[in-house]
Amino acid sequence: MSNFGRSTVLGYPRIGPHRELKKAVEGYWAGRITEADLHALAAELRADVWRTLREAGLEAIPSNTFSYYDHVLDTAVAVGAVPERFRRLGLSDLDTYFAMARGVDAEPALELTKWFATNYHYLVPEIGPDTVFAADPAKALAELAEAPGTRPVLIGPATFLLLAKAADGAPEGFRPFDRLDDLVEVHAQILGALADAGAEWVQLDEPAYDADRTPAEIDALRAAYARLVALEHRPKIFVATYFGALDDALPALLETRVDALGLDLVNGARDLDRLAGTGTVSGTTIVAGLVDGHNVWRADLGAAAARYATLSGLAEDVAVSTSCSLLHVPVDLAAETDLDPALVERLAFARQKVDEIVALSKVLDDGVGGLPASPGEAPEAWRDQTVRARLDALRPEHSRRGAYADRAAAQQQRLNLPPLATTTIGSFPQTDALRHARAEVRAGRLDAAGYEERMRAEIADVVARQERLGLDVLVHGEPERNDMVQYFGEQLGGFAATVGGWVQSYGSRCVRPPIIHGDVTRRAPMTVAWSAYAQSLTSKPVKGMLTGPVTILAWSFVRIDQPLADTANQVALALRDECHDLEAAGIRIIQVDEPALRETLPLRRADQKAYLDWSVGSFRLATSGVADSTQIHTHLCYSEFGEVLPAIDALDADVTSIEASRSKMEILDDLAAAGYSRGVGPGVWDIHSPRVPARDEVTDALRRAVAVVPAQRLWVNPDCGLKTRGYAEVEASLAHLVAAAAEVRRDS
Ligand SMILES: Nc1nc2c(c(=O)[nH]1)N[C@@H](CNc1ccc(C(=O)N[C@@H](CCC(=O)N[C@@H](CCC(=O)N[C@@H](CCC(=O)O)C(=O)O)C(=O)O)C(=O)O)cc1)CN2
Ligand code: MET
Ligand SMILES: [Zn+2]
Repeated sequence: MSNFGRSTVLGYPRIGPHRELKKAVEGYWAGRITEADLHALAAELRADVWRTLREAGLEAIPSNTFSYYDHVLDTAVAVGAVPERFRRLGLSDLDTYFAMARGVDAEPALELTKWFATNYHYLVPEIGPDTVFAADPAKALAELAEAPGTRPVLIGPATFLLLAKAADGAPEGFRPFDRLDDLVEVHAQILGALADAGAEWVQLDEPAYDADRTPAEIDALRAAYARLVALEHRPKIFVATYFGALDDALPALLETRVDALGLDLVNGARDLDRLAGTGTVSGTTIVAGLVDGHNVWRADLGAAAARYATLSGLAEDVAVSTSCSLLHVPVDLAAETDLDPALVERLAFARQKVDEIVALSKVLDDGVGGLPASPGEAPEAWRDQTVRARLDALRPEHSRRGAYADRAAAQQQRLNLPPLATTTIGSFPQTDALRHARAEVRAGRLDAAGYEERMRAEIADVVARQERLGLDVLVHGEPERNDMVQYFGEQLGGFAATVGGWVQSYGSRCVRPPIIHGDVTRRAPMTVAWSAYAQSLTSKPVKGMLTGPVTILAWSFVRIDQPLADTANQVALALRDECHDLEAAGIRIIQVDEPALRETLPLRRADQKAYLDWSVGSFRLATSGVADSTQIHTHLCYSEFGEVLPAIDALDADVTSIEASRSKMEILDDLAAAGYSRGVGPGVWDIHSPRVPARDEVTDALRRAVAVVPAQRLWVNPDCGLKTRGYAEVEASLAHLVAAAAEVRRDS
């Protein structure tokens, strides 16, 4: 028997029960608190997590899962992968760290990107042939000293490099992964330092192997761990994998005889069949990820126990864990005092999932007798026969619009827009005053009428600014939205909103994903009054603004008692009705945002077609009920779209606005190659940075764009919404954008 312990979690939320970390970190950035204050608060939050896990009875407890910003960045620091451009700023360690995360005037931040198919974002390490790796395990050692007996967690060398990008100036064809042998030596040194400090175990995360990998990448993984296992002076090594099945990487990792191997048996249960074919595993503890770390539903402990029993017949030594870090779920259900008790009964947040793990870990000894029964199907009260009947009655024509040429003609006649029409993506700055107004409503100090008046004043101001700037297609600015998904979740039937269910999205930014527990219904129009009011103030077209079904699902916790496709289509029907009402209220253009279309693309190619079929289908169902003369826009951002270009075309939107400024308009060639030949608005202003683009920069970008897309189909817009920007930047940047469009329009 190994001494791994029978129960563990791969990680735990670090933001604190009331987002204490967000407030402290933002306070430090604003100069309101000192570095010492920040460290003290962080130490308290960590101590609280370790105490919670210990008192819950968890036998193996991780450390170094805390982070001031991002755990991938923490591993980058631990292996010395701090790019020279940040070192030479000469800042303190903490400020160098935050400079990499957020950028400083002189130096843009590391790139932020999606953490696998989740709504968490990590900072992309920049690795070149000359990157000097050097062990810097101070953070892991400090946490180990605070919590002796815990298991420090780092990103493993192979996944770290697969997540990295080639540093600027690296030779053509260089891949960070080429540096694996060098990085493994640094991980070896870190392991040595942890062993010196008394660590018995270390956890190295290799989730990249739950996605498609080449045989060469699998061979390299095998060699890397064979090398680490062969070290004389090291803690025991636990390789954690998550978000799917290991498939061919499973036997490779077992061959290395790592001391423990974590499998995601929620999303990758087929690895059990693989194991069955390899003969009884001995010498490696199999850590079974049996409790889903990426949703909020109570586990079916009976089914999990059965799987655990199967596993115990295949391996000599087993333990129970979460399928992935609990980073992706809210902290504690106990904080939710307003939820329907019938729903609460079916939920488990991070704290509750720890109890599930502990209970499961005992079934091999004690049997399943004491386990609570499975939550079962959603109760009758959460079903809606009307929406079910509508779904059953769907026909292909519900997801098909008229021919694009006819639509384009009808829209041009009605809208009479110039070539290179200018617009924005929807949100205008989400100011403290707006958020404060919502907090006042929650506190009962502002009534609904007062709030509405406040939002209308904001809309009027936003419309007036756009008129002054000379934009062609206006927006209402989305002042009333706390978040583009939560806002809809709060209004739709079948959704529940939490009061404290915050989850880290990146750095100090958090989201409160709604919970879709029942059939989805639209109780009343959701956006029509705001859009109609904005349209009443101007003769220019105002875009209606909706979040699409795929993104609503991606950024919610979704019921698991029916196929995702059915839930997506229920959301789509609600949005279809909203489109209808917007049209009836005189809205001529409706934008349906799908920034998460690429995010939830399955990691394995074999699973992607089914996903794209239902996701594209739900978007089309939402948007196909309108007249030919109503123009449908969609908006995509936050991703590399290479793998989903045919799906973007299949959305059949009249106009697609897409993040492009950082990739220098290359997306236009890619879209054209995929057959896309409708309207397109490549972003010409990177709104992720406070930098105001010069007018000439925008002109250059537009000239590149008109070389690929005819002016009549080309739109001029920023990369994304402006909610995180300030008004000074917004006014200046939009003025440049409008002037640049006018200039290129004159010459083309
Ligand atoms: N769901 C979602 N996922 C997404 C994105 C997104 O926009 N939404 N964008 C991408 C990047 N991710 C992001 C995630 C969060 C934020 C963000 O800004 N979050 C805000 C919270 C937004 C929010 O819910 N705001 C609420 C209230 C928030 C709040 O903290 N209120 C204060 C009170 C404020 C006051 O009294 O003045 C409090 O409760 O303490 C509102 O506007 O009403 C934050 O962390 O600060 C941005 C981008 C990808 N994933
Ligand atoms: C993350 S995509 C955002 C789209 C939304 N309409 C906005 O402008 O904020
Ligand atoms: Zn966007």
